[in-house]
Amino acid sequence: MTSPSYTPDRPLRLGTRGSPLALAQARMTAEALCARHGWDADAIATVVVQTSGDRIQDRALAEIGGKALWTKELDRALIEGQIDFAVHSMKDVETIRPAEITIAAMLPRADVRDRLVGAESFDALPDNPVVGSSSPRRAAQVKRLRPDARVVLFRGNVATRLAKLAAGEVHATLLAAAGLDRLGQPDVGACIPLDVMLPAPSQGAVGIETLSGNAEMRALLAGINDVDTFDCVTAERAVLKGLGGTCHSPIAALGRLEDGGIRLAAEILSPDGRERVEDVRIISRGDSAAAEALGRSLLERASAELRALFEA
Ligand SMILES: NCc1[nH]cc(CCC(=O)O)c1CC(=O)O
Repeated sequence: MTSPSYTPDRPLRLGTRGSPLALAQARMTAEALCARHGWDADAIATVVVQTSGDRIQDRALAEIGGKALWTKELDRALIEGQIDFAVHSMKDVETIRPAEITIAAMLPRADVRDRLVGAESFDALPDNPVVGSSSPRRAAQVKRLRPDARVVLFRGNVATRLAKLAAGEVHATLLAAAGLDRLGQPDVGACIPLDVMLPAPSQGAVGIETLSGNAEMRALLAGINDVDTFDCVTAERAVLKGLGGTCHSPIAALGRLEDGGIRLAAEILSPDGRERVEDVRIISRGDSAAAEALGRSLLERASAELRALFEA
């Protein structure tokens, strides 16, 4: 390791939610920064910030204000100078961010797939299965695969959801493989192939934000940025933007590197899963306009009812 270019004279304050998954991702981020810059572990201090999303557990996120509930308290802590950077699951970060805040880096992406927990496959579920999920995307995808399924609201952190499943509240639930892996539970559930279920935009990616005006912090974070993850996730987020930015409707998107560009797949569904509009295109890295256009093209081909969901 060469000598560090910059050694903080006080610990850098890393802001994070307090859930076990958030803390695991915060630890991964701190370790990556210390390894990259040759710092001791005490160069970074973890500041836990409780978010509205953590506090409100009995209602679907879409109903009470969406993804901002995971970020707004951390945004405020950044803007008020209580933390130097914030670590998020990119899946929980809104498409449009305040101008003062920049996504400065992403860690290498984990497994992007969802896992079905409680059954080996959708076919193996009993008749009229009850599936727990509060994600509009997963609910619509489940109903498309199993029109006899009933999807019930299921919130709480990963451990809470697994406990509800074990208690028999539902036949099955869906969880991101990335979250389970990072929590040390790689054997829970069966991975769903990507051609059966396309994941949420940004699934499996950890992002790090700082103030747009903090050039020093941006440079330190750039040192741990995984460019491949950053480009693919940025394309997926641009699809969301093309679909109207802050919507709470069933949307899936996945970008993967292919032939020097990004193979970008996306779909929108009606809540009952009966209608699905999908598209796949190869776009150039960094071509957000092409990714946004893919999102818009889905809407153009959707029925009036489905389009109305996105215009609301
Ligand atoms: N608030 C839900 C959320 N946000 C990020 C993850 C998992 C990690 C990821 O997808 O990156 C989860 C749980 C889940 O979907 O199972």
